Amino acid sequence: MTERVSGLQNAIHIQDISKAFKKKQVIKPLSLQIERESIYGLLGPSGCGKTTLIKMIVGMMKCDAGEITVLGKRVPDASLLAEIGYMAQSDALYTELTGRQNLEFFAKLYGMSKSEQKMRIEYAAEIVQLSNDLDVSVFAYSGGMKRRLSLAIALIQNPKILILDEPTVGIDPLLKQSVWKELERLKKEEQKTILITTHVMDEAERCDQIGMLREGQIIASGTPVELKTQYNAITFDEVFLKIGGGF
Ligand SMILES: Nc1ncnc2c1ncn2[C@@H]1O[C@H](COP(=O)(O)OP(=O)(O)OP(=O)(O)O)[C@@H](O)[C@H]1O
Repeated sequence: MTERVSGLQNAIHIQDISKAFKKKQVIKPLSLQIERESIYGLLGPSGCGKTTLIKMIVGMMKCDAGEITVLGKRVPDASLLAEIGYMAQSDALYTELTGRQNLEFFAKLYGMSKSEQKMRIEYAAEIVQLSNDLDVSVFAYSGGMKRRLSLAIALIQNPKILILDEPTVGIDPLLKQSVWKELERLKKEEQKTILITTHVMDEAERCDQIGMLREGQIIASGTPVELKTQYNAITFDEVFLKIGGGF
């Protein structure tokens, strides 16, 4: 009963999920709760299972055991597609189309009216500073511009939950700051819940909660301050080193 209630209160509720590829156990039985209106940072070394975990939350991959509830609905649920803005690690873009046409394609998928499309495209392009490049074909975009367009696509339908897999890789420090300001604004003013994976320590410090994943298990979790206190560390880099390095 308690689990069901907390499953409704949390934006994301993960109960004892596991996943293996052939004989390799990539996610060990893992439980995790992500509160509504918070930024949750998932950290861990390459290959520890971050993307696998995210794909199961988004409903793109089935877990072998356990259950995932998003906004009170058990995954997979088609109605969640519009509620989750997902930015994958590798860009899934139509390179022969312009940035604007890519955004229009996704806006149409979500059934937006013409005026709504225009408004959301303007907003999303401005956030990632692509407004002046929207009519250029994506094949002429740099790697960083493609990442920014992918982030704009994740924002396009005004989802309640943003799930962003290393969104700031290849983005310059100034734009990174403004992306983070917008994520914090979205949380505070628009009550969004954000799950983000990162390798960058100053980004980890900006999250409300952190989960450190290693070999498919959460080995430490808490607020950045709690983790620093627990590991008697002054900086977040130190927390990682004390947990055993390798991040
Ligand atoms: N479809 C798949 N088939 C087989 N093995 C897979 C598959 N997807 C992921 N893996 C394996 O599962 C493990 C975890 O991969 P995952 O992509 O989740 O890691 P990650 O933490 O996101 O890594 P990175 O930070 O490098 O992106 C890796 O050993 C990977 O090779």
